[in-house]
Amino acid sequence: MTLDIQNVTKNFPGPRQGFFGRGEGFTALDNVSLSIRKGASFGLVGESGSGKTTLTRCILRLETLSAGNVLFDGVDIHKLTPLEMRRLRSRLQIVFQDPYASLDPRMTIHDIVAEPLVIHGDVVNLNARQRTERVLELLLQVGLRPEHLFRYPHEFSGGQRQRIGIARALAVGPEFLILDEPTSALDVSVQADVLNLLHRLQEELDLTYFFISHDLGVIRYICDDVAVIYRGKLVEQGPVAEIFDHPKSDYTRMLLDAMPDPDPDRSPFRRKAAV
Ligand SMILES: Nc1ncnc2c1ncn2[C@@H]1O[C@H](COP(=O)(O)OP(=O)(O)OP(=O)(O)O)[C@@H](O)[C@H]1O
Repeated sequence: MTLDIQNVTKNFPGPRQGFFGRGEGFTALDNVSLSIRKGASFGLVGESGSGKTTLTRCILRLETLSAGNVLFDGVDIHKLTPLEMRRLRSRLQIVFQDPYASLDPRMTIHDIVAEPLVIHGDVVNLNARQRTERVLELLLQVGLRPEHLFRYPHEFSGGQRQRIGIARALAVGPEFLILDEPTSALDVSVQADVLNLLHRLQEELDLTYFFISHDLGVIRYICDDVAVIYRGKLVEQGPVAEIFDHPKSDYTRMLLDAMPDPDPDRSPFRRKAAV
């Protein structure tokens, strides 16, 4: 599944000002274009408020566009009928940032992971027993165990909850995953485990990733290509190695300078200690 975002602009109207209409609006996305090829892992990086969530919402058709097009396999999603959109949504799933907020605390893990199979019942068409088998298969795939099946989210750690969120996103066999800061809410020690899992799943299941993060280290680890967004505009995009080694924009350079260096020999603390 390929995704082409073509010249997408999103304006939000300003607050209503008195009798005569609205105040100045706000451009959250300004002429954004990018292409994600099948099987790629494409990163979108930018600071808070740069427009990352708005772009995701435009891709999922949760926002109307002020201008531009969003094409999946060449088909403009904003022109699909509601039924066609629902069918497309089974091929396109999202993993959210906060595994604490995104799982219903009153539902068992079985019901949480099985829910998309019920919602997309016309596409997957499994009976109750087959659904449970599928949920078990998914739990094992993301590194959880059969005995977790009838437990509740509060019984799991942050990393395990994110694995549940990933199992849920994979339930209907999507081709394309939007990963919206999937490791930002996790302890550093479990971030790497979840990233390794995502990497393995991508290879095993031939998935395409749109990976949103403010963390350049995470993008460098998992993505092939990256686009940098600043105040609603893409300031540059290209292969990760090229952008990291030869950034063209001052903004990207600034993000890279602010990135902690994982090499302990180059750590400023180490250098200070050596003096
Ligand atoms: N419904 C809305 N009405 C008005 N302005 C909005 C609306 N939604 C978003 N914005 C504005 O658009 C800009 C981009 O917001 P967005 O949430 O897309 O940023 P973000 O990069 O996802 O930030 P974060 O990393 O904090 O989630 C922000 O200035 C935000 O205030």
